[in-house]
Amino acid sequence: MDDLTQAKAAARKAAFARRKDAKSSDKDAAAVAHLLEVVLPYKGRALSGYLPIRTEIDPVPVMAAMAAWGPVCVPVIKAKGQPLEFHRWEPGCKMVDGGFGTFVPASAEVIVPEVLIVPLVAFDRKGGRLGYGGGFYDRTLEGLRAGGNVTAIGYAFAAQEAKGLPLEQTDQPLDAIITDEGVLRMKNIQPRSCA
Ligand SMILES: Nc1nc2c(c(=O)[nH]1)N(C=O)[C@@H](CNc1ccc(C(=O)N[C@@H](CCC(=O)O)C(=O)O)cc1)CN2
Ligand SMILES: Nc1ncnc2c1ncn2[C@@H]1O[C@H](COP(=O)(O)OP(=O)(O)OP(=O)(O)O)[C@@H](O)[C@H]1O
Repeated sequence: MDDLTQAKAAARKAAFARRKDAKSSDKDAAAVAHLLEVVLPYKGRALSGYLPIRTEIDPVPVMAAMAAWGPVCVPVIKAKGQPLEFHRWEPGCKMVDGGFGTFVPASAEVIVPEVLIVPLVAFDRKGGRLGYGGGFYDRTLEGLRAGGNVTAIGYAFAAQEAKGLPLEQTDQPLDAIITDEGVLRMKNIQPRSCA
């Protein structure tokens, strides 16, 4: 293992432990209010969320609210080393095993998200992000960004912040990070239009 990979593994392990300690319904609820405030201006746009696994912070209440206005989707793993695909999700829709401990919608309607609520293990104040180490979101954001304007919103407990993450060329930065403590904006992510 090279030094960077080793440093990433150590940062991931430490943040995992902090995330586990932070996980609580009070913090989930506090963060939902901040997340809703940031995504509401994008109502009607294609939005991706995720169904929480392990001790991830839960964005489902926000996804359910946004589904009243526009398409909401969740990530689906196609294969190792490939970008994620996103399939339409609706509150209460039938889910099936998607591998890697995930559940995915039984009906596979592909959506290309413009705004993404991105799960993570660790973040830093500059928008750096570490996930589970598959490079899935990195490849996905790279592809989506090459195709146009997308907004990537990291969602995490404040305790998942790291002082400065070991990052590499392929790591895609976040445009904002929402936590139970508030909103960190890396760029102006106001909508082009709300019409
Ligand atoms: N809620 C949620 N859904 C998601 C993601 C996510 O981060 N959160 N993903 C974001 O990409 C994808 C799932 N990615 C995952 C990648 C690795 C592992 C995982 O458990 N890895 C093992 C090693 C597995 C192996 O290599 O065989 C591990 O970390 O111990 C889980 C999910 C799609 N859906
Ligand atoms: N766009 C890309 N093209 C090729 N390789 C990539 C790309 N993005 C990431 N990788 C590779 O994938 C591997 C895992 O990346 P990394 O450790 O950054 O994952 P992660 O950000 O923690 O995971 P994820 O994005 O799935 O949440 C690394 O070896 C990285 O170099």
